Amino acid sequence: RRRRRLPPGPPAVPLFGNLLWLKHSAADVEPLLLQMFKKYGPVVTLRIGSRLSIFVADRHLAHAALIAAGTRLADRPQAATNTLLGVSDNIITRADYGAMWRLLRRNLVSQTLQQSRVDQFAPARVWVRRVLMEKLSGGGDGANVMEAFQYTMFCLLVLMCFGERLDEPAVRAIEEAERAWLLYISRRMSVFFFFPSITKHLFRGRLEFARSLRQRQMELFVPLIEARREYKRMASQGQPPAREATFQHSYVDTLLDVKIAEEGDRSLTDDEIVTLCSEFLNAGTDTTSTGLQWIMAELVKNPAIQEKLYAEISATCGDDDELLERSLRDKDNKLPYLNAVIKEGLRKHPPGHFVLPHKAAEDMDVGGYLIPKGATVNFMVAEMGRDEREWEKPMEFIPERFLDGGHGAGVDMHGTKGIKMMPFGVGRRICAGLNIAVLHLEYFVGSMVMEFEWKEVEGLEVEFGEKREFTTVMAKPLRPRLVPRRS
Ligand code: HEM
Repeated sequence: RRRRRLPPGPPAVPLFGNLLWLKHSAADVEPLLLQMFKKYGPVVTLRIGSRLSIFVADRHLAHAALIAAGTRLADRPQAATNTLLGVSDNIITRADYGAMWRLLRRNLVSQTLQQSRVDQFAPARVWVRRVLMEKLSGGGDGANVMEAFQYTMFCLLVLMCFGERLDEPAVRAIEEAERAWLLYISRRMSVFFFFPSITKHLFRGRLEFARSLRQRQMELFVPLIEARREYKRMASQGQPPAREATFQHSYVDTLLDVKIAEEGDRSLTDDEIVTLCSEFLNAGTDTTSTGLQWIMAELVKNPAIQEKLYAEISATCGDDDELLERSLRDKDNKLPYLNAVIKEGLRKHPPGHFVLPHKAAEDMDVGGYLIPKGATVNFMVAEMGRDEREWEKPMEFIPERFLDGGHGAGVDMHGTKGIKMMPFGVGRRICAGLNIAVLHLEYFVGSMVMEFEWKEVEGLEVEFGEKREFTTVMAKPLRPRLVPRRS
């Protein structure tokens, strides 16, 4: 029998992996990979320390791996840092494909993100819209609008998470704690990928600092979780506190009800709830605000598209922004051009150029190559949406391609029958927030176009260069001039 080969890649040294890491950081990985696909073909292997990372650029192979072979690639690699810090891995993004993942994912999707809950959160969106418009109005010509997008998307998720409309200092405190934690974990903790039993002694200071950041998260989140416990207790006695800032429903409420059957029907600990809240806040903030930034930049650069969009919105909703919110929740697609603008934005500028890493649960075959059990596998999301063999003029912004008769009409972002674009991933681990993310993008893009005409400022022209942060953002942030449309 012929021995199956690993996908090709640059030469590696045992224990250290590819020496290219001496010259490059993991943040530069995308341009390096693009060169390698040209040289080696659509599946390549990189070694980072002793870890084997395989990258797939081809849409058909991605479909075979993520949909056809589904469950074999539905695990996640373990993060050494969580074990070292004693932080639970019981979150949706990290859990392996098994009972715990199913329980937590089902809880999020069917208790917080399903249609009747999305309807209940309508007042939250309307409130956040007002905050966003105030921030944009106060910004002046050439202000960096990304800051307003990030803050307001975070506000919305805090409200959905804790069921409480917090004031700006309180939201900012949570935002800072989350960002500090994420930045530290992603930038300073990768040393622990290499021989953790040794590095945990050598870099003890880093572990201590990370623990202090975690402690800060606990101090901020636990009182909010406690307040929801009390709210639920009073509601069960028929006396929910009638405060305007307190919402009837929150993600935390559902987490307080979770019971883990495999572990004697125990409830989640506060530690686990804090980690799940942190996941909820982070999963939807930078992704959505990055999507908003790219789409608004395209509308600034393409005034004719912006006007066509404005015409559709005003014909359907007049200048009634609550009607806009309701129209988007309507099952009939009442604003097809707005929907096409959002899809085109996600195709050309997916906020994440990769999915989260997947792990092979057993040896498997991708494109005739061996993916060994335990290897990490990732996919080139941006490359797929920009593939010239699939998309005409892929680097142009043409929402019409998604309208009836266009070559992208009826594209299924779930990729079930075939992948044309996958900004949310596809298969078992597809983004759990896909529907609400699209609703948020449509609502806030629609509202911003309804409220202002977005124009370029001389000297601050839109440029489409990219920079990798948690998501792939504009290297030169969008700084437009906003002309109010209403008197
Ligand atoms: C434009 C906005 C968003 C984009 C582009 C996006 C994209 C993604 C991507 C690419 C993945 C990884 C898929 C994979 O590993 O194969 C993912 C996972 C996930 N996303 Fe999103 N996301 C967005 C918004 C949200 C929101 C608003 C939420 C929830 C409030 C959310 C919750 C999640 C969760 C829980 C996962 C993990 C799924 C799992 O491992 O089973 N996302 N998302």
